[in-house]
Amino acid sequence: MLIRKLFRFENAHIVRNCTSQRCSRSIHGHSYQVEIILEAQAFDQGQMVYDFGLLKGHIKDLIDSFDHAIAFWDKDNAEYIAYCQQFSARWISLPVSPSAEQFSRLIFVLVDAVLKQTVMQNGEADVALYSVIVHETQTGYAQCFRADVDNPRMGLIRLQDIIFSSQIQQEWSDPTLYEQLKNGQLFINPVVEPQVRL
Ligand SMILES: Nc1nc2c(c(=O)[nH]1)N=C([C@H](O)[C@H](O)COP(=O)(O)OP(=O)(O)OP(=O)(O)O)CN2
Repeated sequence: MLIRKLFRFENAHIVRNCTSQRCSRSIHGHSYQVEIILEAQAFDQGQMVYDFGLLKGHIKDLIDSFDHAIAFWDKDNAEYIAYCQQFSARWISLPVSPSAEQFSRLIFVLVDAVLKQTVMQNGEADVALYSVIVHETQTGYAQCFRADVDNPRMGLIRLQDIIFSSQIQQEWSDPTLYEQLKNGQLFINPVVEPQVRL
């Protein structure tokens, strides 16, 4: 079974080298919608694939990092990058260009890492990230599957190559979140005391 949780953020970028001139030569923004799709073959004690509420912790924080921020490719013009960092407190440096396609891969990498490092405590089964869909506009979206993340022809995305500005990190519920994620630390979900015993 699949479940889906929707997140939103407003982000600014330039996507270099694309055919659309407005996209590649001018800073512009989008109201992104992100669909996180999880799968499992069985339910937890609450008869859910994974409680939607549990996605509103570290996963929400990481996706919200992109909100009211400027995202740039770390290969972009050095002067442009310096201006982004000087005039926007919230910026994210990316190892790939901020196209909808790459956003879907980046968010897949981030959410997948959190889930893999989460100790689930409510009898969850084989919960796994199935896909990430990033809607850049009302008419265009990109959808990433696991095979796309592992595809070197689409570029390598490593956690250590995604850099969040200090302002973004300070706004997380735990400013050390990304260090913990990169270090492989475990995130422990709350224990649930069942009200109905079978
Ligand atoms: N495959 C992709 N194509 C384009 C991307 C992208 O990320 N992946 N991005 C852009 C631009 O960011 C652009 O702003 C969005 O393009 P477009 O859909 O053409 O935007 P419109 O607002 O003109 O959309 P309409 O709904 O058609 O008015 C370009 N291409």
